[in-house]
Amino acid sequence: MATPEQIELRNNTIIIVFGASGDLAKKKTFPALFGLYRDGFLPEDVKIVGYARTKMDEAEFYKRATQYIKNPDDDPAISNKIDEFKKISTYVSGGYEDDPSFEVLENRLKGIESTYNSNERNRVFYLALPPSVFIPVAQRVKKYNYATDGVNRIIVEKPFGKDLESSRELLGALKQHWTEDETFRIDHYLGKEMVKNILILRFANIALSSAWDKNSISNVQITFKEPFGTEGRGGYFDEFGIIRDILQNHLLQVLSILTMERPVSFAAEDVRDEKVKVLRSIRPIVPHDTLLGQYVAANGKPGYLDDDTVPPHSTCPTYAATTLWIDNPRWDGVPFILKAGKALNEAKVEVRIQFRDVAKGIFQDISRNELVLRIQPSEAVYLKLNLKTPGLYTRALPTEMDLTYKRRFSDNKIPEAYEALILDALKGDHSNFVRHDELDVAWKIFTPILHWIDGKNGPRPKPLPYPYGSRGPKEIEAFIKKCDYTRSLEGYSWPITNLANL
Ligand SMILES: NC(=O)C1=CN([C@@H]2O[C@H](COP(=O)(O)OP(=O)(O)OC[C@H]3O[C@@H](n4cnc5c(N)ncnc54)[C@H](OP(=O)(O)O)[C@@H]3O)[C@@H](O)[C@H]2O)C=CC1
Ligand SMILES: O=C1O[C@H](COP(=O)(O)O)[C@@H](O)[C@H](O)[C@H]1O
Repeated sequence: MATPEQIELRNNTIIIVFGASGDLAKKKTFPALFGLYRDGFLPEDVKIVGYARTKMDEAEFYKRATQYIKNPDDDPAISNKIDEFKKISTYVSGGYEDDPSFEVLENRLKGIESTYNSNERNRVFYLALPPSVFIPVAQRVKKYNYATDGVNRIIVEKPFGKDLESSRELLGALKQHWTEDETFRIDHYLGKEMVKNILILRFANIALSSAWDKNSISNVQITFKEPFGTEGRGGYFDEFGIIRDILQNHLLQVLSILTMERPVSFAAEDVRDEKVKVLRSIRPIVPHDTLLGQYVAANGKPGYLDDDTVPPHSTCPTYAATTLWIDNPRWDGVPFILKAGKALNEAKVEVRIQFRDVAKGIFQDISRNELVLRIQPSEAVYLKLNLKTPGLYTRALPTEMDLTYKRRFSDNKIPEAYEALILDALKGDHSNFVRHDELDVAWKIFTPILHWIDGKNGPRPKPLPYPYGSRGPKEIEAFIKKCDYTRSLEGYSWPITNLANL
């Protein structure tokens, strides 16, 4: 028999979005809810209630909530669906720390539920809010808005804390009101198609799984690049920095799936048990294995410190590279480089697994094999291989087997990460959410380096400058070389190599 947490919510459900006026809500949460609604994945007769402090009428709320929904060709069918979506949505304005506002919300929820044909009431509370108000909201929702005859779920966003201690405090405070089964900690990278693909790619392909260890793999890079700066989010960002924003959560999650042992099943606890196990084998990061950067004005674009919302002289890193070491028999000695930066030359997130050299002898100057998982944009898996150069002589040429999703699966829509995760939460499936012990061990790995950056044990380290729109600090080349990364033969270019250049 299904336990309450495994129940799929099919009807009598309200989704309440706190922080409905914010950046995340308008860019990701509402478009994802719309995508699920349009495709018939939300519970029957679902209702959506936006909640935030901002006073606005429903017209303004609808404008904000639907402004990022894509309808490039003005398709009337989608326009009609957007109109229907507005009809199932409503807005309540109220504070996050004042009790009467939650009573007002409760009356609105009861009003909606009074039309139900049964006593069942399911409520999903989505906290698209800054962490400073997670607890006051979680506590008041439990007190005033918890449905007694149905299922309650709470979805919380990252960052969950600023270090090990604050994360434990937050976890403890939330646990007083919400059980682990009711809690869904989102890391939206776990909802991305290519991240979900890693389990299949690794464990359903014997050719790959047998080469998946220190004997075959030299080094691994997990890279996040964004072509824009903190524009408008400088205040938030400066408090957290790139490590808390991207590495400690998104990239570490990818790393854990990439390196864990095979789980007994795809069940949430089996997968998360294995992730925790490998995370526990990772050494805390040290300054020697870390490179920090901060973007400066270039190409007509402002530097980080030119942002009015950033404190003058801030040393907050907008770029970071760190090498992680896993102390277990599979990965002993293999460097895992996590790199992330804002205001770089392109938008790209990828995993690059570089294999070891083949024995020399018949080969002198030969490129290494690389398996690349391009998480975004344009999802792809490609394997860099050496082939014989076409022609009348024998020479190895670097090339690749390329599985670009757009070409391979032309009729298959790849869901947005938030669509996949909200649907999982409605189904009660925790597999792609972060468990409390996963979070704890993730903070253990990163807390020492974060305290060093925050100047807790001495002067704050000064980040290396890099121009807006560049590839990051120039020192990164030497940093990855130190980890045994070697570039492909000069002259190789993707997708077409001109043999005359080799
Ligand atoms: N934006 C993004 O792309 C992503 C964001 N996240 C996470 O989602 C959460 C929300 O992010 P985002 O929407 O960008 O944040 P916002 O700064 O836009 O905050 C969301 C809403 O919360 C309210 N708010 C803002 N600051 C405060 C404050 N100091 N005290 C109380 N309420 C406040 C505001 O609503 P009002 O004043 O109307 O009440 C605001 O509209 C964060 O935890 C963030 O880390 C995660 C992934 C991506
Ligand atoms: O969590 C965050 O992620 C976004 C990047 O998300 P993506 O899905 O577009 O890759 C990042 O811009 C933001 O700073 C961070 O908080």
